[in-house]
Amino acid sequence: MNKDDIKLSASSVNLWFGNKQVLKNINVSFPKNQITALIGPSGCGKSTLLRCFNRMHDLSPDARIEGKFLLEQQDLYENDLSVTQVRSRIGMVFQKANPFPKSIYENINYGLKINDVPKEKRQSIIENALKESYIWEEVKDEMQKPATRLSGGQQQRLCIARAVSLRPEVILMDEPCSALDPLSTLKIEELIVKLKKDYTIIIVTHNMQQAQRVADKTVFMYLGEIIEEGDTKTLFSDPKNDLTANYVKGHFG
Ligand SMILES: Nc1ncnc2c1ncn2[C@@H]1O[C@H](COP(=O)(O)OP(=O)(O)OP(=O)(O)O)[C@@H](O)[C@H]1O
Repeated sequence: MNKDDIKLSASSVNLWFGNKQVLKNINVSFPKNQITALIGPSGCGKSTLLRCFNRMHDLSPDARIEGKFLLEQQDLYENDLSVTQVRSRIGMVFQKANPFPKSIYENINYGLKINDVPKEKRQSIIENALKESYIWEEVKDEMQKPATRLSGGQQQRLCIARAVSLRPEVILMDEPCSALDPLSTLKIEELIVKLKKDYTIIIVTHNMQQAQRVADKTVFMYLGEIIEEGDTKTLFSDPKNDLTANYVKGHFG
C-alpha cells in the first residue's frame, strides 16, 4: 500500500494484561477512507487492539504496551500528546449504545461545549451530525426528549452522530450492531458505508455477513496474532491460511 493511503497503523505491537500476553507482534495498517473489519474468535484480542488506537488502556494499571501506533505521521503515544487530543481525531462507538442520560440535543451539544466549539456554531453542527447519521428526520421535532427513550438502533445512530459531530478522522466501532435487531443493523451498516467517504473506519464484528457487506479490507486474528489480512472478497473466497478458512466457514468461533 502506498504510504499516503495509510491512515492508521500499528507496528511491532505486544500487549500484556499482567502476565498474560494478549497481543503478539501485531503489524497492521488501515487504509484511508476505507472500512476495515477485525474478525476472529472471542478473546483473540480484537477489542484490545481497537482500544489501543484511542488510548483506552491508559487507565488500566495492569496493561503494558510495546510498539508504535501512528495516525499518519503522528505517534499516538507521544509524551506531550493528550488523550483528549487523540480522541478528537479518533472517535469511538461502542457495542452497547451509550447515550448520556440527557436530551437528544444535549448528547451532541455536550461534546461540542467541552471541545470549545462556539455556541453560535453548535446548532448547525448538531443538525448536520444528525442528518449525516440518518436520524435527523426521526428526532428533529423532539430534540429535548431524553435520549434514553429512543430505540436501541436510534440510540446507536445518535452515538454515531455524537462521534461525527467532533469531526474525527477515524471512527473505531466495537461490534456496533451486536445489540440490534436485523433492520436497525442494516440501517447502521448503510450508514457506515456512507460515512467512509469522510472517515476511515475500523469495525470489530463477529458477523461474517456484516464484514462482507461493509468492509473493504478484513483482518483475521487468532490468539493475539494476525493470521491473515487482505481484500475482504479474497479473504472470504480464497483464504490462504487453514485457520482463516475454517473460521470464515463457521467451523469454530
Ligand atoms: N482490562 C483487562 N484486563 C485483563 N484482561 C483483559 C482486559 N481486557 C481484555 N482482557 C483479556 O484479553 C483477551 C482479549 O480480549 P478482547 O476483548 O480483546 O478479545 P476480543 O477478540 O475482542 O473478544 P470478543 O470477541 O469476545 O469481544 C481476553 O482473554 C480478555 O479476557
